[in-house]
Amino acid sequence: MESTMKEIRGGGAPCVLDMDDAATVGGGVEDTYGEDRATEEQLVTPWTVSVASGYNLLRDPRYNKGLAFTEKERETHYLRGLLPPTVISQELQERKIMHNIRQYQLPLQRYMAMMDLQEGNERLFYKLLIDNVEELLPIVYTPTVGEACQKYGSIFSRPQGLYISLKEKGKILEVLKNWPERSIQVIVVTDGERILGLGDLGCQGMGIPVGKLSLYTALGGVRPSACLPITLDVGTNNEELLNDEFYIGLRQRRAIGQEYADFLHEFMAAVKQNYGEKVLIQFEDFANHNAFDLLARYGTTHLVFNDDIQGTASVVLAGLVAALKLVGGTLAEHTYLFLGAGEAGTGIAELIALEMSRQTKTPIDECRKKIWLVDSKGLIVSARKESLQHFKKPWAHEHEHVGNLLDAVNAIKPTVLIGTSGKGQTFTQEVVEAISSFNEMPIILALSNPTSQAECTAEQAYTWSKGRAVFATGSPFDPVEYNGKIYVPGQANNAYIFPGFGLGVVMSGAIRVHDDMLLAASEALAQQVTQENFDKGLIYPPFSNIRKISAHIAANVAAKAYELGQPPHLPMFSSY
Ligand SMILES: O=C([O-])CC(=O)C(=O)O
Ligand SMILES: [Mg+2]
Repeated sequence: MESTMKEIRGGGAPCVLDMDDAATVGGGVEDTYGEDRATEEQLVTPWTVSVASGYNLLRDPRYNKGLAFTEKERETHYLRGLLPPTVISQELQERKIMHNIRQYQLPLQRYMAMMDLQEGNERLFYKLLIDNVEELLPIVYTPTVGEACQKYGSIFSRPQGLYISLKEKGKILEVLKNWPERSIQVIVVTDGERILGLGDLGCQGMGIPVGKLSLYTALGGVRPSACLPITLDVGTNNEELLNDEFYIGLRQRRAIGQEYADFLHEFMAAVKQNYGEKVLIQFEDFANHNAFDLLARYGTTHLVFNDDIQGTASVVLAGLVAALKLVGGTLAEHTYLFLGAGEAGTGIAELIALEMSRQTKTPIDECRKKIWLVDSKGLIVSARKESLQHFKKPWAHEHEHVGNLLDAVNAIKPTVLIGTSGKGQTFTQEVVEAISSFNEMPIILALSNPTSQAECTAEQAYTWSKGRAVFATGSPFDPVEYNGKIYVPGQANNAYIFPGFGLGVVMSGAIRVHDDMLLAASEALAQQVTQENFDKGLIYPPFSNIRKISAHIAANVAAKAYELGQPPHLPMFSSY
């Protein structure tokens, strides 16, 4: 059967390109991505005949290969004369682009060059990103993507992703149908209200879904055509943007309350109607006051995943489990103090408590008591319970009032200190010295993004702890030399988790995300930390290995999904 399909594709669909590796549709009848809809009755996928050729082909980022089009392809696809005569390999193209990118001094210029490439030659963009992941991740992703969002209006040239604004209310399904791809597997959606630790960037938050989905492909192997970045523009309360002549979004204050809920509801219903229930919807960078409610409301009806709550939790739990190999003790034997009680803080705290509860067979309420959170009003204690937002209430333990982080560190004596407040420079010298005074090896995680919002720098953490901290950050930091020794901080970023997690979810056909799947992802990541990594003080494996790591995570997540009886069907292995 497969050979028949190949012959038909080769002979009957004149404009399907002769791409190397697995670029052409490879699945045969009803392939995984649904792009090849040929059936045994109708042997040719109806729309393959409309793939561009000639001039339009060069302007189609999905199929354009630039100077790498072979002589044969130039002949077949009416490209003669449209390209200079030289034919170069993709390897040479890669070397040239990397050379050019390295000439740029500013990270934002590098970001713009990468976005141009993505919009001009998608295959080359991903090849470059895969082959140079450690160098390019900080460009297309955190931290540079944060600056790009702040300046999105000024640097905007070609639109990426789908913008759905309040103007489209009542017509969201029609807007989804304007997107050229039909077989979507993963949507990353933001409303731009809490972009990294940078706050409300309104419609300019689009950089985040675009960046996250680039990683779904480069790190996780989900094909680009199956990824859909979406920004919901419900207005912005950012005065600077509202007055910025280059701002690209609606010039009105944010919709709230029922208007917001109705708009989100229409969006969620339209997604399910258009793409079915196996499309993964990843919520990204929503404000706390909406993020928890959206996850609770749609967690039972849709395949939803909040990266800031659940992805961050999974990556941090993996880092902690790995850190225990360096520091000793079990999860339950440690005491945790968080600065920041929002999505990341409470999400991580809850997953640690869940894992602790599984390990010790103790009720989760008991396990929560090992975990303390500080917010802008001080330590979260039971006397504050009435006035707390609902997601903070489980963390209100018996304790007298403590007004600030330093006092909380001295009162609680944590072994693990985790920063998730989105505010930079809050792990002061006094704080780091205090936790280092009663721990031989304090675990310190400065998770807020981007770099400017990190609770402390790597250099500060190692210097103030006299080289004793087991340290990781959300944004990348260079290795630090302290007292003649090199310390390499790990990057506790959800990029380790979501591409593999999402891949596992969609390939298993799961229709709901379950906490056990997050634990499975976390466990798979922790297993990937090698002795060599530990010897360098690292609690995460290097990103250079990320595709293998993501595949491992995906397999563990899919296995868990099957174990939970989640996917409606077990995988089918076709006989051809
Ligand atoms: O995007 C990142 O680097 C991590 C993340 O989700 C956030 O900080 O909101
Ligand atoms: Mg995020």
